[in-house]
Amino acid sequence: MTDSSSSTSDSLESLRQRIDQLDSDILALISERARCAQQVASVKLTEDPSAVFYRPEREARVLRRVMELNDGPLSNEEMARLFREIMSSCLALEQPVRVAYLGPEGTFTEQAALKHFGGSAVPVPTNAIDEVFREVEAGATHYGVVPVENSSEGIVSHTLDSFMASPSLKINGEVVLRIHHHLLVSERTRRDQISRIYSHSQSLAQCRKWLDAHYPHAERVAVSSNAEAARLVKSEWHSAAIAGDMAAKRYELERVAEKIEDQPDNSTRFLIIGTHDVPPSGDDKTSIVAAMRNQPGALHDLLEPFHRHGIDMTRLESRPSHNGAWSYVFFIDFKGHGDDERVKAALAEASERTADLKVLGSYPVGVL
Ligand SMILES: O=C(O)C(=O)C[C@]1(C(=O)O)C=C[C@@H](O)C=C1
Repeated sequence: MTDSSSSTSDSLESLRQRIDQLDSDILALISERARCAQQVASVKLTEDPSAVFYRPEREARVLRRVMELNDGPLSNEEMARLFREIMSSCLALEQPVRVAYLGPEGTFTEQAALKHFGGSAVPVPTNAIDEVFREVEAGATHYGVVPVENSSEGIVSHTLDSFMASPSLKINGEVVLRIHHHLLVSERTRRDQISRIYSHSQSLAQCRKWLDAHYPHAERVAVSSNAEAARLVKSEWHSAAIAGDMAAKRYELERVAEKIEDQPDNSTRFLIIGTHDVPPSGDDKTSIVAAMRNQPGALHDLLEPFHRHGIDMTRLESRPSHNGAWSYVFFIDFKGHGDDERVKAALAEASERTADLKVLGSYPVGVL
């Protein structure tokens, strides 16, 4: 052994000892933090026997603070992801949180639920968006996660319609997921004879150009979810599926082509729904739904107070109202919390100008 290799291995050994020591310190600190969270739980219960354990505004503040304090070398996102998991474990000690999502297992919605709540939450798959709403309303799960808009395909109308049918539910948060689609096959698939491609209709639309270029003659079959598409491919030798990483892993499929979405920055926004209001976190959004009579200038009248109070609108969607022809409901998102004076004033004025105005919730702007 030469001198240089012996000094390299010595320093590797000593660096590993240092890592062992640091791991012991981190372990002790995480345990101390977890005991602190247990004490938080007893304080919450003393104050209110039906206390809410999950506090989205506090979690957003913790993650934003970690990102502000971080000096690297790990990126802010990486550091926040680690703390996301620590908090998820701490919350599970207080109460294991059950989260309904648009299933089956392996959907992007499951990925969004895990991104938002961390790996210690208990995900509960459902068959449809309105079932997510029903599970939360019935108290079968604490929270729910539903897709609301995609950057290339627009709104998910089922979600907006479900809000109108579930007046007691509140938006508690949002999470944005970068969506990468892959063309997936099973070990039985004859790759040169793919004649059918399954996916959710939105995913087929998001990969339209790629499909036109690479599989112009394959039949495109829309199914209820990407995960369902992945499941079907397992038993057919001439089919492929378009789905994401979770589905590929869940159904042990191979990627024939990766990241085939037409828009490279393709992302989907999901909403967290719950039964409580969320206090301000310092950087919040509010979503409202307003029912309008179909008369000239009605939309202008509704929006004018927001403009006058300097409120920054981030989204406006209209849907036909289900009660009465020629009436519309508008879904509006804006920056700010319902407790802010400016927001209160704008909402009071706007509600005088509409047939009905409901605040769907104020919640922290997505951190991760
Ligand atoms: O601060 C609280 O209320 C806690 O319960 C602690 C804690 C955390 O681990 O930091 C855990 C869960 C909550 O959702 C928010 C934060």
